[in-house]
Amino acid sequence: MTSAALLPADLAEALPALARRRPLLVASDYDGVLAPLVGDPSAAVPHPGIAAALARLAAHDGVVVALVSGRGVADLQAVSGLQGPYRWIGSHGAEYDGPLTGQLAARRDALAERLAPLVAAVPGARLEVKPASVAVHVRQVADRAAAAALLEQADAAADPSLTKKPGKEVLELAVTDADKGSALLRLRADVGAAASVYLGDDRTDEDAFRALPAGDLTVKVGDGDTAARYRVADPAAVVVLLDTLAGLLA
Ligand SMILES: O=P(O)(O)OC[C@H]1O[C@H](O[C@H]2O[C@H](CO)[C@@H](O)[C@H](O)[C@H]2O)[C@H](O)[C@@H](O)[C@@H]1O
Repeated sequence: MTSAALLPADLAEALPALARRRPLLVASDYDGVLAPLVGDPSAAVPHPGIAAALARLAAHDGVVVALVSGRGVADLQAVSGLQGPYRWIGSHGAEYDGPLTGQLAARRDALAERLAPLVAAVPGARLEVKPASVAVHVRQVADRAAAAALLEQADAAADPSLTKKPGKEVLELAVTDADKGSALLRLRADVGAAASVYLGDDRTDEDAFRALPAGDLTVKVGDGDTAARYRVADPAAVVVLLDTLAGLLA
């Protein structure tokens, strides 16, 4: 069986035409797509084969590889260990041209101070302070009712100036209104892409799926409602997809 045969038939059929387009933008979310979801956000490493597949893609003329994450760029680079000639877009698009200026930090820190006692009261909950947001994680909260209640409390603590970004076992409150849809459109224009691919697994990725033009290849990883055109099961299938595309570029 060829690796392409491991992909859903509709997706395998769409790849050859996409592979002929240049410039081609290949963009992906990180957690849940390139790396399996795990309890500790600092332990989310790429699935085997991801680093090599991204490097293969980026080695082709006219192909731009981008990592588009809710994480801050520095965190994404450190946790993933990925290295290459990639575009790095972090904080759901707020970090586009480099690190954010310090002016957002005061609002973010005040928010973190408000949320800290709520999180500390729930065993297993985690507060993640990021460049443009604060995330309340409940993946490791054993008491599921307490997890749901904490997310509701965090939601209620958000004033209207904050942007709520619910995700998998997490609620983020952001001090910017950046979203992955706007970031992908900006990136697509910067690259002058004739076509693009975007892979994502979570609610914040739906902004990108909805924003990209119909001819682009949008791929939801995992279960759940989606605006993406195609679907694969998990990060292992993402390796097959990226490798298949790299093979078609050659
Ligand atoms: O946009 P992404 O690259 O998918 O980042 C989204 C969030 O990912 C991280 O949280 C998620 O992954 C963790 C590690 O697997 C998991 O423990 C957590 O439950 C998930 O929500 C990261 O910690 C967040 O900062 C990102 O926004």
